[in-house]
Amino acid sequence: MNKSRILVIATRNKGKTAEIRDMLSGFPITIKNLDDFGPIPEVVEDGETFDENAYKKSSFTARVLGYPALADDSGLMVEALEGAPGVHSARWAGPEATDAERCSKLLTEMENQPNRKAAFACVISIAVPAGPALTYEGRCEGTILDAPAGSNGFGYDPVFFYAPLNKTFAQLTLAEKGRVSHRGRALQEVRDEFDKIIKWIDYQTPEPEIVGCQGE
Ligand SMILES: O=P(O)(O)OP(=O)(O)OP(=O)(O)OC[C@H]1O[C@@H](n2cnc3c(O)ncnc32)[C@H](O)[C@@H]1O
Ligand SMILES: [Mg+2]
Repeated sequence: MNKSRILVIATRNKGKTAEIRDMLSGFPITIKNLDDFGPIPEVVEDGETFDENAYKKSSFTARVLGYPALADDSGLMVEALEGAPGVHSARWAGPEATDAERCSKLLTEMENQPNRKAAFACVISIAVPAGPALTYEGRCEGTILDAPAGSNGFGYDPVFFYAPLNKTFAQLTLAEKGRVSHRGRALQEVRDEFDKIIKWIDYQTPEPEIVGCQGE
């Protein structure tokens, strides 16, 4: 198989992996997870923006594994917390925190806070081993509840209320979340541009020249 038809999902988050796989199923590519390869070092996510961190993850993975890689950097921005936890959404409640601990810290910080407005943001970066990358973005507005509801999804989903569907993200199915979420919107652009992306990957990933042996 042409090496460029493999796409590695460069995330260690199982919730993200499931959502990305669901949105890209049906396209003529072989999707691999990081678990399909031997151990590789973790990327230090010390960028100041989602773009920077998404590119760090996609380009590092593509370079180390030798296949095109798709990374997602995302987070929750809460208006009353001046945009926190933002790019620090994963580590905000401590490096080893569980999703329940992240939600619980958010609810504590938001106690007695009348302004509940928040938004999820997602940047998807698709990089080739040589370095260049394409970027796609998505955003979704909602509000922070004062208690969790629902058990689907991951991260802050149980406390993120999406008014148009009158549910939290954790009360939506994978497909329902994919139609409206920040990640779903970014991945919809990837789907819309799929053919263009494959052509770009092929262009950026030249096949080694075949040297013929003649006359022997
Ligand atoms: O870096 P990778 O390996 O992809 O996995 P991660 O979980 O560390 O991911 P990020 O660095 O992008 O951190 C984003 C955090 O923001 C939260 N988050 C992002 N998207 C979310 C979603 O769709 N629903 C709920 N929480 C989300 C969740 O806590 C994530 O851990
Ligand atoms: Mg991370």
